[in-house]
Amino acid sequence: MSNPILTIKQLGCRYGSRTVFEQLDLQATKGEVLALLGPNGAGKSTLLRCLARLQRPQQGQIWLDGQPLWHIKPRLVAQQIAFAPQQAGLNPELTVEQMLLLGRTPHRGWLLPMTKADRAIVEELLERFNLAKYRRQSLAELSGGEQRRVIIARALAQQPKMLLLDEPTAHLDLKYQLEIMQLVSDLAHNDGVCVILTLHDLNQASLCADRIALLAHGRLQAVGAPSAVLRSELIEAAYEVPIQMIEHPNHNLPLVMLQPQRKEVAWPN
Ligand SMILES: Nc1ncnc2c1ncn2[C@@H]1O[C@H](COP(=O)(O)OP(=O)(O)OP(=O)(O)O)[C@@H](O)[C@H]1O
Repeated sequence: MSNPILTIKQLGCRYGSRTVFEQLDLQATKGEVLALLGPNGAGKSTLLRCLARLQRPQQGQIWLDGQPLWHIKPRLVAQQIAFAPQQAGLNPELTVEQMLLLGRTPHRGWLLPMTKADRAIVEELLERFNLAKYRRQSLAELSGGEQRRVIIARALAQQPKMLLLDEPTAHLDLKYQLEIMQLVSDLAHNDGVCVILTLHDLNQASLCADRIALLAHGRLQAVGAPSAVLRSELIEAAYEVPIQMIEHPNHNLPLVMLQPQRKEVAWPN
C-alpha cells in the first residue's frame, strides 16, 4: 500500500484479563473508505477508540502519517483525527450550534474567539445535516437520529485527515442512511479523507466501502475489497449464522441475505 496515513502493527487490546483482540495488522490510506465489520463484542469500537487515542493498547503500535500516534501532541492529533462515537455525552448546557463550534476547538485553541471561517464551516454543516432549525436546542431535546447527525457534523467541523465513525447509520432512517453513505464516499473520494467506520449492516458496507476489515474471535479474519471479504465461508464463521450471498442488481457487489425460518401463513384477504 503506497503512503498509508495509518499503519497498525501487532495491536493487542484487553480489559483486565479479557483479551478483545491481538496481533492486529492493518493499514489505511488517504481517500479510502474502510469499513470495520464483526459481531457484537468483537472489538470494533475498542479499535476505533485506540485510533482516536482515547484508549492505550497494551500491545503493538499505531503510526499516523509515519509518526507513532502516542508521540504526537494531543492538539495535533485532534487537528488530524476526528472521532464520532456511538453516543455523545449529553451536556444539557450546550446547544446544537455550540456542539458544532466545539468541533473547531483543535484549530483555534480554547481562549481564542471564533473566526468568520469557523462560523462559516459550522453554518454549512448545520445546513448540510438539516440541523439549522435545531441550532438553539440541546442534544437531550433531539431524537436519536438527530443526535447522530449532530455527532457526525461535530466530527466534520474538525476537518480531519482521518475520520472515525462508530456506527454512523444507526438510528437513521433510509434517507439519512443513504446520505451518510454518500457523504462518506464524497469525503474520501473528493476530499481525500481517510474514513474508517464500523457498521452492522454488511450490505451498507458492501455499497459504501472500498475495503472491509472483518474482526471476529479476537483476530482480524480478512481485509480486502467487499467481494473478497463478503464471502459466505468468512461471514458464517465470523457471525456464526448461515447466510446466502447474492449480487446487487445494479452494481457488481455482493449482498448478504439472512435465511430465517419462516412459516408462510395464508391470511384471509
Ligand atoms: N470499558 C470496558 N471495560 C471492560 N470491558 C469492556 C469495556 N468496553 C468494552 N468492553 C468489552 O470489550 C469487548 C469489545 O467491545 P467493543 O465495544 O469494542 O465491541 P464492538 O465490536 O464495538 O461491539 P458492538 O458491535 O456490540 O458495538 C466486549 O466484550 C465488551 O464487553
